[in-house]
Amino acid sequence: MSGRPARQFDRETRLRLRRVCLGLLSYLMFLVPMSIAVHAGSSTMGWSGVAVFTGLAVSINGVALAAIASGWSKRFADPSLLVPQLVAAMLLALGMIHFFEGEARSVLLLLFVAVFFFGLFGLDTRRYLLLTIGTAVGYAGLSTWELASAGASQDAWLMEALRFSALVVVTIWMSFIGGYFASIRRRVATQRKELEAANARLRELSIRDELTGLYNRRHLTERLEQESERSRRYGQGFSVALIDIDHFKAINDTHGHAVGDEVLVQFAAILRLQARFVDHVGQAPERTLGRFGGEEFMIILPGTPLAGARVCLERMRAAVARTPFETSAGPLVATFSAGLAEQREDEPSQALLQRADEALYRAKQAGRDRLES
Ligand SMILES: Nc1nc2c(ncn2[C@@H]2O[C@H](COP(=O)(O)OP(=O)(O)OP(=O)(O)O)[C@@H](O)[C@H]2O)c(=O)[nH]1
Repeated sequence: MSGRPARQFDRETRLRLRRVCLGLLSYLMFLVPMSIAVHAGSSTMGWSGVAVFTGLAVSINGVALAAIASGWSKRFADPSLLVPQLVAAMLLALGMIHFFEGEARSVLLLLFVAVFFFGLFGLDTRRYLLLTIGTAVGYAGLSTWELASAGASQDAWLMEALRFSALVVVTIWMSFIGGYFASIRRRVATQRKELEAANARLRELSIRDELTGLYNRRHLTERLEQESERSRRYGQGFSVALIDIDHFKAINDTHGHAVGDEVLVQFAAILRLQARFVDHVGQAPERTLGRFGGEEFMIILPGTPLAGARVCLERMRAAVARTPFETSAGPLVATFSAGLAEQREDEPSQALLQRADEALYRAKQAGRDRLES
């Protein structure tokens, strides 16, 4: 099949479009009582008036649909265009009411109630009350003009006053109830956002090492597994290195555990800084650095062969060796040894890790402060 792919709308836009369609449906439903009234002779609008009403309703909704679907409405504070749609509906209802008399007019006041119900999608109490004032002023103005120009009887004025007061009472009540719903909806939305933020924070905490802020062992193991899978699937190799501070026990024993912690934190900061360094031109896949446990760290270098990993680790080794750790016991110098391994085709991650560990052991045996692979 050819042709352009169907346009994908985001969740919010789909919701807004659905609401406009609902609005159009409610306009069209009003065609039923209107047509009955016209048929019964209770309206002066005639069938041409019904056609004009239908045309206007379809046009209002068509414009709203186009503005929302094209994304144009997103430039406004109210991208659902709820207020303009309600104002248009209110004006249309006022225009309609003008053509109805007597009992039919009373019944068609329900048009306004329907418009107010539509406001439940997003109006707060203040906007609802403004809509109430607009409706009341509009209706009072229209009726006064009609009655005065027809030289109506006192009874007719009283009947209109009855309709007007009922309309105002109902719309004021709807304003408060609608506003209440709006506040509940806002609260739920805020709570959902807070919950999402808390969840994101928990997720982040669950993959971090508390002391150094680097990734923890669980995340490293997961990432190693993912990298293995990716390498199997796309044939893109990667390397891994285990990094272990030399004679760390001596630092602890001589200066205390707290000073050992200070060294671990600063050691992690140096590794983090060096891990970000880009060794070659082009976008290197992001490296994953973490604390594997105790004074042992791990770095996963995606898309990096052994030679590239060596360059990175050598830069780290030199940086650690030349940077004294500023601790509460004074400046301390430390070195590290590292074992490197490049993933072999179809090699399970555990076997790769085992080879890196053996290389680390050899580095320690060979005198420390060195890399082995
Ligand atoms: N301060 C501190 N020490 C830790 C922490 N985790 C592990 N250690 C210490 O790290 C030391 C590791 O000692 P060893 O495994 O003997 O290794 P090493 O002294 O570094 O010697 P080599 O690795 O052979 O060079 C132990 O003293 C542990 O108590 C920690 O979170 N904080």
